Amino acid sequence: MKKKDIYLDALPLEEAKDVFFGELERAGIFSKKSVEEINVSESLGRITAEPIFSKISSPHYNAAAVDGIAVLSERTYGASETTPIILSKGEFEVVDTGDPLPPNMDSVIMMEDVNFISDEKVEIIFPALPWQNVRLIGEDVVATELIVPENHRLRPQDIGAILAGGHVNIKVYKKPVFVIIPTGTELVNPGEELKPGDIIEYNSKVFKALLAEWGAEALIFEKHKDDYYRIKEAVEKALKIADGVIINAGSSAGREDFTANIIKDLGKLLVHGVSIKPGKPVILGLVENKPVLGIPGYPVSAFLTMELFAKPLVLRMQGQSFTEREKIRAICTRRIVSSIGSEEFVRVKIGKIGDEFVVSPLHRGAGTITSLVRADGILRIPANKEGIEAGDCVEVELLKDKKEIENTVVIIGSHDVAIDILANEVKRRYPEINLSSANVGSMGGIMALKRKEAHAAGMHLLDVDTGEYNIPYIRRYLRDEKIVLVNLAFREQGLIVMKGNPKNIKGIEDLKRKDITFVNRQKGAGTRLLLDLKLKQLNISPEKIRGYDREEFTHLAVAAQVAGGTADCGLGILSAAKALDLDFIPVSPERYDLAILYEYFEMEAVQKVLEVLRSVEFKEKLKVLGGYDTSLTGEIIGGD
Ligand SMILES: Nc1nc2c(c(=O)[nH]1)N[C@H]1C(S)=C(S)[C@@H](COP(=O)(O)OP(=O)(O)OC[C@H]3O[C@@H](n4cnc5c(N)ncnc54)[C@H](O)[C@@H]3O)O[C@H]1N2
Ligand code: MOO
Repeated sequence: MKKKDIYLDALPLEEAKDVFFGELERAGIFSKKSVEEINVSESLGRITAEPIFSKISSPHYNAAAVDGIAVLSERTYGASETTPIILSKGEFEVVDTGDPLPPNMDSVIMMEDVNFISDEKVEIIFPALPWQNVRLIGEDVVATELIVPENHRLRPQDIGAILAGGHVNIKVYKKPVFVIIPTGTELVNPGEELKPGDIIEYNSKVFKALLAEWGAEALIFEKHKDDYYRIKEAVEKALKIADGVIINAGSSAGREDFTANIIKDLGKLLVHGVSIKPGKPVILGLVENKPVLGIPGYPVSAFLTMELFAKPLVLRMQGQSFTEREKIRAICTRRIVSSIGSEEFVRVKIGKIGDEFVVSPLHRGAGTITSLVRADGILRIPANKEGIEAGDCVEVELLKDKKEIENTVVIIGSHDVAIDILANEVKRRYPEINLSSANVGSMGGIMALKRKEAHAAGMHLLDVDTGEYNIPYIRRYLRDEKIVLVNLAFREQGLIVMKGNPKNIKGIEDLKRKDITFVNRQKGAGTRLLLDLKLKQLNISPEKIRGYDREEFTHLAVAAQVAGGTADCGLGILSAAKALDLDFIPVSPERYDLAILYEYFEMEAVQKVLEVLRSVEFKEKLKVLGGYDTSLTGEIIGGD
C-alpha cells in the first residue's frame, strides 16, 4: 500500500473557485465544446450549437383560420340586414379551419354568420374585410427568421417551433460526460444485507441525478475499496472516456484517504481543503486537461460541494451561466453558533408566520441526508462570524418555491408520530398545502407561540396540582395570546423496554432498581413532567434512578437507546416502541393537544389541516398505529 502525505489547506471558498476555474479556463476546458446532430423531438433540455433559422414559412400557404365560406371581400361590400347580398356557387367556397384559401379569394366568413339558402346560394348580412379570418403565409414564422439563438437550452415550445420551421435534425452541444467513482471498503449496494460497519452506497446516485439536472451525463463505476492502486487505475480508465471525473470519499486525512495523492501523482492537485463547513476536505485537480474532483464522503458535504464546484463547472462546460437561487430575508428563531474561520452552510426550515419569514436550523451533522430533504433553505454564516443570535434578520437561499413555503402550516413543540401521519394526510388530500413540524418539546412549543414562530404548538403538559393538561400552562405562559386548543388524540405513555422484557420491568417503581439504566427526556418535555409526577406519587427521588440525567429529545430517540442496548428502558409512546420492535409497559394515558394562535385559526391552510384532523381516514390511521384514543380528536377543548 502506498504511503500518503497528509496536508489540508483552508482556502476561502471564492479563492478556491478562482484557482480551480482559472486553471480550467487556461486549459481551454470551456472553449472546446463538441457538437452532435440529434433529432429535434429528442432535444429537450439540450443546448443549441448554432442559431436555428426557419427553413420555411409557417403557415406556408394562406389558410382559413375558422370554419366558414371563403369569399372575395369586394363582393360583400354593402351587405346589411336590410340589404343582404346573395352569393352564388363560384362566388363562395365552403372551407374548414386550416384549409388553403382558394385562388381569387381573400377572406373567410364564419359559418355562424352565413345563411344557407341552398347548396348553391348563401345570404350574408355583413361585409367581409380583406384577409379577415385568414392566417397569412408566415404569420407564425417567416423563412430565414431566427427561431432560437445559439447557446439556448431547448424547451418544449422550442421543439414545436423548430419542427414548424422545417427542421428534422439540429446541432447541439454534446453533453459533458462524467465518471463517478464511489470509494470506501465499507460501502454496500442498495438492497444488500447490512452488517455493522456497512454503509449503503447512495452518493453516486445523488451525483448522477444532480448531473442530469445540470445537463451532463454520468457513468457510475463499480465502487472501489480503499486501495491506492485500484482507485488510481479506475481514474485512468475514467479519463479515457469522460470529460471529467468525480471521486467520492477518501478526501480527508484518514489512513485510507488516497484521492488527493492520486490526483497529485497523475496530474495537478489544485486545491485540497476549503474553509467551508460542511465540505472542508474537497479536492480539485486537473489531470490530462480534464477536471478531477474529490468530493467528501459525508452525504451533506458531498451534496454541497457538488453544488458549489461541480454545478458551475458542468454549466460552464455547456456555455451556460450560473443563476443564483432566490433569496429571502427572515428572522432566525434560535441562536446558531459557528466557528470562526469557516463559512458555514446551515440547512434551515422556513415558515411564514403572519407577514414574517422565520427560520430554524435543522440537524447540522454532515451525515444527515434527511436534513437536506427537510430543508427549505440554506443559511450561510460567513467565516468571520461566530454565529447568529435568535431574533437576528438573516438572508436565506431558498431550496423550494416561495409559494410552497407560504402555504405551510408550522407546528412547533412536542413531537408525536401522529403529527407525521397528519402531515402525510394533509399532503395527500391537499397537495398545495404542507405541514412542517419541529421538535422542541411542549414548553419549547409554548415559547415558540409566544415569539410568533409557529402557527400552532403540539403539547402534552400535565399540571401536577390540578391534573389538568395544557390549559394551566397556556394560562400561565401565554396570557397575552388568544389560543384555540384542539385535541390531537389521547395516547398511551409507557415504559419502552427491550423485546421480551429481559429485566422484567413492571412499572415506574422498578426504575429505582440498581440493575436498571433509564434514559430520560429533556427538561420541558411533557413526558418528563409525567415521569416527575409519577415519581412524586410513588415517593421516588430522581437521584435514585440511574440515567435520570441522560436526555433525549424524541420518543424515537429514547426507543433507539433501548434498542441499541445503552438503556434498559425509557418513558415514551407505544408507536415509538413498535417502530423499533420493542416491548411496552403502559403507565398512563395522556392528552396531546394542538394550541393554535387564534390570529391564524381562520387561515385557509390551518382550516384544511383541521378538516383532515377530523377525518375518518386520519383517525383510522392512528388506530392502526396503536396506542391512541381518538374520541376527542379534532374537537376544540378550549380557547381564550
Ligand atoms: N482527522 C480528520 N478526520 C476527518 C477530517 C479531517 O480534516 N481530519 N475531515 C472530516 C470531514 S469534514 C469530512 S467531510 C470527512 C470526509 O471524509 P472522506 O471524504 O474521507 O470520506 P470517508 O471518510 O470515506 O466517508 C465519510 C462518511 O461518508 C460515508 N460515505 C462515503 N461514501 C459514501 C457513499 N458513496 N454513499 C453514502 N455514504 C458514503 C462514509 O461511509 C462515512 O460515513 O472526514 C472527516 N474526518
Ligand atoms: O466538511 Mo465535513 O464535510 O464538515 O463534515
